[in-house]
Amino acid sequence: LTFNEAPFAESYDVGEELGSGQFAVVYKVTSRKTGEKFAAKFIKKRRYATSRRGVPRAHIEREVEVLKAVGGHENVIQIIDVFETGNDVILVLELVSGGELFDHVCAREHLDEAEACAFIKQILNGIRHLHTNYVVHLDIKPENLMLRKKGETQLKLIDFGLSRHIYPGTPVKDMIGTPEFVAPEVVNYEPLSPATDMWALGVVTYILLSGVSPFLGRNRDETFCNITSVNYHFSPTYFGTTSQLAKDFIGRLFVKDSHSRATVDDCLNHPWVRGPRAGGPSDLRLNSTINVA
Ligand SMILES: Cc1ccnnc1
Repeated sequence: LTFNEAPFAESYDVGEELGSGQFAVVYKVTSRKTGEKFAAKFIKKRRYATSRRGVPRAHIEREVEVLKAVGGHENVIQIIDVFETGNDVILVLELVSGGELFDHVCAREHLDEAEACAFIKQILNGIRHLHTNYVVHLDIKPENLMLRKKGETQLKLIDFGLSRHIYPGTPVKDMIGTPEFVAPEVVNYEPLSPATDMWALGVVTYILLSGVSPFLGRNRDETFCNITSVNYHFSPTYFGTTSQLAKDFIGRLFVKDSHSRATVDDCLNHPWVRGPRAGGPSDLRLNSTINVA
């Protein structure tokens, strides 16, 4: 796979840093031709096979292939162009400048059900687009969910650095992802699947509604033990006012057997998401009436 060899700097002016990870830094950039704003993700290339620094070219090519396959959905980041320099591969991506969903939740401590439900619906639509194209994200977490613009609520799934195509019948095993969000099959090094993303969505939903993380232990091993024993609960402190529907939605995702776990379509049809007036205040009145009675 060859990338654009034209010098990146001839096409774009580099602006402020937007974020950074282990082997990548993302900058806000401006097209010199059109003045349009984009995000440029500089991924450090691995120089030698034995090195632990940088990203192997095959992984970078996979991220580009996946982004090309699934970009273009309103809830998924769009790739615009790819450049290569001696040290980096540069992905030019659609700019999402509204900040991380994570920060939006922290600022509010937790969201009310209607707001959380509206976000979850968008994430489900993005995940449905991935899974329909046999792509699994494998790193769904609030930091990888960004608001397109400040003050707006449109969400985009970003960072496909761990994502890949998974076709039925070709088991993929890998110990990857962020401990707090990984499914039992990741901990047990069993085959990964679209269901692995659905478990992570359950963790995101739990956090949006409560501000706390369901399986987080005092260390990595304790977290993994909580996950493989599906050791979580809805503490009245944080879930006292949460509807039964919302708890049932989460409970359908925290299922150890990945084949029994709710799929993205099951979730989109779940009454908490689909409900007659899901996500509106009237919906909550309906539930509270039932609860009161
Ligand atoms: C961090 C980031 C990634 C992609 N687009 N905009 C911002």
